[in-house]
Amino acid sequence: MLELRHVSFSVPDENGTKNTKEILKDINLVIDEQKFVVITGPNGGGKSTLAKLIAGIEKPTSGQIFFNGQDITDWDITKRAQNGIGYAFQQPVRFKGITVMDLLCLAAGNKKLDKCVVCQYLSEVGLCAENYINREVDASLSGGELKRIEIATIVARKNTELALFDEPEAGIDLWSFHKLIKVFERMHDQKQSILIISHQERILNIADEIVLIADGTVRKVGTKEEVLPELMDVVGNCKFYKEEV
Ligand SMILES: Nc1ncnc2c1ncn2[C@@H]1O[C@H](COP(=O)(O)OP(=O)(O)OP(=O)(O)O)[C@@H](O)[C@H]1O
Repeated sequence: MLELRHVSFSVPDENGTKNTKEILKDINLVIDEQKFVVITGPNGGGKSTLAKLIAGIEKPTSGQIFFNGQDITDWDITKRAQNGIGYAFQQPVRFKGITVMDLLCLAAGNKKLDKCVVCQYLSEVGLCAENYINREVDASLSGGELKRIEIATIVARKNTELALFDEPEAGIDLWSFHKLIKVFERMHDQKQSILIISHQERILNIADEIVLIADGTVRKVGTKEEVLPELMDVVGNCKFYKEEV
């Protein structure tokens, strides 16, 4: 189980003053074991920042994060990954000189994986293994290809108890998106907790629980039926959206 207690996150103000900008404000959230939770909300509301705090990329300015009862607030991303928290970036990182095969072997705990196992991981995310297995994870890959390879690394990581995905649908074609939904459903069936940041209705449809984040706060936690009207309200009242209409 993951628990955030009074978590806030601020950054120095861009204007070079001594003021700070509060991005997340007093977040209290519990993600139960084996739950499929989707975080949604308007752009700039703080979703990715929250995912980075959970993954250990950023550290809260105040508050605590607990995972299976242990205070992990001071753990870095590596220690959290070793202890079962897997994270897929909104914009995945490229690794020049490392092939897709190498990356999946690393993800599986630096084990030598059988070629057909790697092929299976790749086909699960909609990639033809033959074309990708020996490719370098470098700038020659498109954004969507890279995203799918990164999701395959989470599938390959066998000790993942909580898998975090930041907008997995971004840049992915419809057919691959359909496959991705299947990957998430299978992970859920295998009793992993899944936390996905998404705006996609098909992902919202399969969530056990939806968390609405807006303006750095948790606005609502509940089922799709409970949360969607509130989301429409938040978006409708957002001055940026209004200006565009
Ligand atoms: N390091 C930082 N320095 C300054 N501002 C930041 C920093 N990180 C995030 N922000 C700001 O905090 C707010 C929340 O950003 P975040 O990326 O968490 O939003 P989001 O809900 O994931 O948005 P989107 O749906 O567009 O991906 C934004 O206004 C962003 O510009």
